[in-house]
Amino acid sequence: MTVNTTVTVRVPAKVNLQLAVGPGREDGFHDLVNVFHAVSLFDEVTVKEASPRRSAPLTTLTAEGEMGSHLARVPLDESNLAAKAALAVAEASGLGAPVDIHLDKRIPVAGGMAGGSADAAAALVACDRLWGAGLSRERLLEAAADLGSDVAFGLVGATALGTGRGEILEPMSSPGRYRWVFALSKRGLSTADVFREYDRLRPDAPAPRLDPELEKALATRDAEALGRALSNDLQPAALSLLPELERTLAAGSAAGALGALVSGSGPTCAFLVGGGEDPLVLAEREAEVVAALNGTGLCERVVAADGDVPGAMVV
Ligand SMILES: C[C@@](CO)(OP(=O)(O)O)[C@H](O)COP(=O)(O)OP(=O)(O)OC[C@H]1O[C@@H](n2ccc(N)nc2=O)[C@H](O)[C@@H]1O
Ligand SMILES: Nc1ncnc2c1ncn2[C@@H]1O[C@H](COP(=O)(O)OP(=O)(O)O)[C@@H](O)[C@H]1O
Repeated sequence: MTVNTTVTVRVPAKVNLQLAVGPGREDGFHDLVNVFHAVSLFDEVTVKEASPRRSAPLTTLTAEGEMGSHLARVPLDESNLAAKAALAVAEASGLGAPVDIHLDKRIPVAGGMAGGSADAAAALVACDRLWGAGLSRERLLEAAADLGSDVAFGLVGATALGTGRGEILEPMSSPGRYRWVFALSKRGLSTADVFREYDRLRPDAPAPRLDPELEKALATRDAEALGRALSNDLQPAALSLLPELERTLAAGSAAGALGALVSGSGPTCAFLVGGGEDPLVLAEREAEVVAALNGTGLCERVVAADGDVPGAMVV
């Protein structure tokens, strides 16, 4: 039998097609109706057996990526979500030996695309495989939910409805394939700060509900209807903390995007370019949106991606 000494897992970013946010709960979280959609912007997490001479700590971390200053915001100690995930697998399985974890990051950090959560999902899968733990899908999903509201989605990918604080998932019918452009901000936003600002702006928030127009647009692969149905209750809070995002959204919309919104708690802005059209029409629209966003001078980077794609996968 071959024993793996290194496992690499590829895991996608997410955009929220609808993010409806209820009032604050006693535990500090908010009930959500969170329509997750996985897109082809990937982090890769490699977990490697440490030298046999090392008996502790359980994890050491390194990170690389194209995002310059963004990488400085990734903690390389036990507070990293990937390190916490490794510990969770060790505790759940009673197995686990020291590992070196390497993060190859393409997902923007603190960008509202669940990069840290994605790394945690990837590390759960990688450590389970490396240590031969054989944890069930249910046990991995449970460990994911303990690590953060968005982590379970990193395991399942595709398009899914998240309720509770976002961790209770059910798949949604979404047979279409969509093209997206993402404007990565030079700044980051803290998820907790954005929820706090939401509470200030919306003290009377109603219970969240799934938008039937969004469900219908997805089920019928109607990209124009999907563009109209995109919505994010956290957007006013993100714009309040970072008003320049308004100009980014306006630039992409004016250039022909079918829909534009802040992704999750932001500050990444997402633009639906289309789906199912003539590839030339799509490419032309994408080029116009990308050029307009680059022209604002507000973006760290502008990237295109497809959705949906599967969740964490061993490569
Ligand atoms: C807003 C969303 C939308 O998908 O994504 P991001 O923008 O962070 O990517 C998520 O709900 C973020 O999930 P995640 O980033 O895992 O957050 P967590 O670690 O669980 O929580 C961080 C903090 O966000 C707030 N929080 C998070 C989730 C939730 N349902 N209600 C909340 O109020 C709480 O203040 C919590 O302390
Ligand atoms: N593996 C990780 N990658 C990125 N950030 C991480 C990671 N682990 C912990 N963090 C912390 O989580 C914060 C939120 O990061 P991230 O998940 O990228 O953003 P968001 O919650 O907006 O989607 C970062 O500022 C960082 O301090």
